[in-house]
Amino acid sequence: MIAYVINPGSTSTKLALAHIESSETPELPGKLRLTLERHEVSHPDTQGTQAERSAQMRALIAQAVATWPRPDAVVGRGGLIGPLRAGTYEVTSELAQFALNSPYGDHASNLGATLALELAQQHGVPAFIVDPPSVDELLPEARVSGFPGIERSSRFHALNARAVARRAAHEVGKRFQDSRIVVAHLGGGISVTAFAQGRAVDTSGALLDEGPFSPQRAGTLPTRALLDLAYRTERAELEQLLTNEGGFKGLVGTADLRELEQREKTEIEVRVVVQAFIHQVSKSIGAYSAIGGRPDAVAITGGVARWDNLVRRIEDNVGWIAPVIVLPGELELEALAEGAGRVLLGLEQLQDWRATTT
Ligand SMILES: Nc1ncnc2c1ncn2[C@@H]1O[C@H](COP(=O)(O)OP(=O)(O)O)[C@@H](O)[C@H]1O
Ligand SMILES: CCCC(=O)OP(=O)(O)O
Repeated sequence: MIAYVINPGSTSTKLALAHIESSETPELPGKLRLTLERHEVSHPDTQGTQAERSAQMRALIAQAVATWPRPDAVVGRGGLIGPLRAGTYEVTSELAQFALNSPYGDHASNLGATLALELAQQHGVPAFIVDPPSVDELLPEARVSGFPGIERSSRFHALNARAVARRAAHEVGKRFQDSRIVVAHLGGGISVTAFAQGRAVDTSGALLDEGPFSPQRAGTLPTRALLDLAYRTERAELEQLLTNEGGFKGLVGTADLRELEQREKTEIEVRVVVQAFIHQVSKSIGAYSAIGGRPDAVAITGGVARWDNLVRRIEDNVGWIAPVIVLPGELELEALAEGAGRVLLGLEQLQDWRATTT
C-alpha cells in the first residue's frame, strides 16, 4: 500500500511517501512495516494574505509529490474539529471545511484535512486524518475546573503523544492498552498527558490551556495577575501576546532553544528561565504521574527533547517515578501512515466524525 502523508506545522509542512505492509504475527497483532521517504516544505513568507500563503504552500506540495507513484490514500494531520475519540477518520468536504473555520481554535493542523482531501481527489482515492489534536478521552473528574461554567478541555499533541506512549509501553515490555504512560511533548507547544489503558485520561492541553510555558506560549499563569493583565489589555491582543509573545520568547527574547542552550552558559537570566522551564515540566510530569497509580514509564518528546542536558535535568527530577524514555522530535508522520495503513489493510475500522464527537 502507498500513502501520501501531510503534516502542516507552524513553520513548515512535513511530507512523506509511505510504503505500508502488514507484518502481523500471532504475538504482534496489527503490526505494520513502514518505509517512509521524508520531505519538508518550508512555508512561504508570511507577508502575503492567508489565501496567497495557502496557494504558495499548495504549489510547493504539488511540486514535491509530482514524481511520486499513485497513492492508495492520502492522510493528513487532523485539526481542532471538536472533542472526539482517538482513531482514523475519513475526510469529507464537510469535515475539511469545518476544520478550516473551526470554532475550537486556530492552528496549523486545521489545514491538514483540506490538503489531504485535495490531493486524494486528484487521484480518486480516500483521504484520512488520524488522532486529531482535539482527541478528548478525559476522565469526568478531569473535566472539572473548580468554577461553574468553566470546563477543562482536551487539546493536545494527541497524534505524537499516543504514538510515543505506544513506543514507551513497548520499551518497558507492555502493550499500550495495558499500561500507564505519562508523555511530555516539548515542542512549539507543550503538553503533558497521562495515558491509562490506551486512553488520554488527563492532559495539560497546549493552547492557552494549562501546563508549563513553551518556547512562545505562556502556560498556566497566576489567576489574580492574569485578571489584572486582562483588564488592561484588549482580549484579542492579549490572546495573541500569550500565544506568541509568552514563554521563552517573552522572557528572554527568543523561541529558539538552540540559541538558549549556548546563552545559558554565560547569561544568568537565561539560566534562571531555563531552570524555571525544567521546574515546571518536572512538576507537571509529577502531577500527571499521580493519576490512578504510578506510571510504567515517563516519555519526553518534541523538538526540545533534542537538548540533551536539559532533558537530563528533567530526568534527575522525575527519574524516581518511572523509567524515562526520550524520543526527540516526533513520530507524527509514522503515526499518520500507521493510522491510514490500519484502515487500508482492514486491521481497524474508521471512526465516524459526526457520530463520535464526545
Ligand atoms: N537541537 C535542539 N536543541 C534545543 N532545542 C531544539 C532543538 N531542535 C529544536 N529545538 C526546539 O524545539 C522547538 C520546536 O519543537 P518542534 O517539536 O520541532 O516544533 P513543532 O511543535 O512546531 O513541531 C523550538 O523551540 C526549537 O528551538
Ligand atoms: C493542540 C496542540 C497542538 C500544538 O500545540 O502543536 P504545535 O506544538 O505543533 O504548535
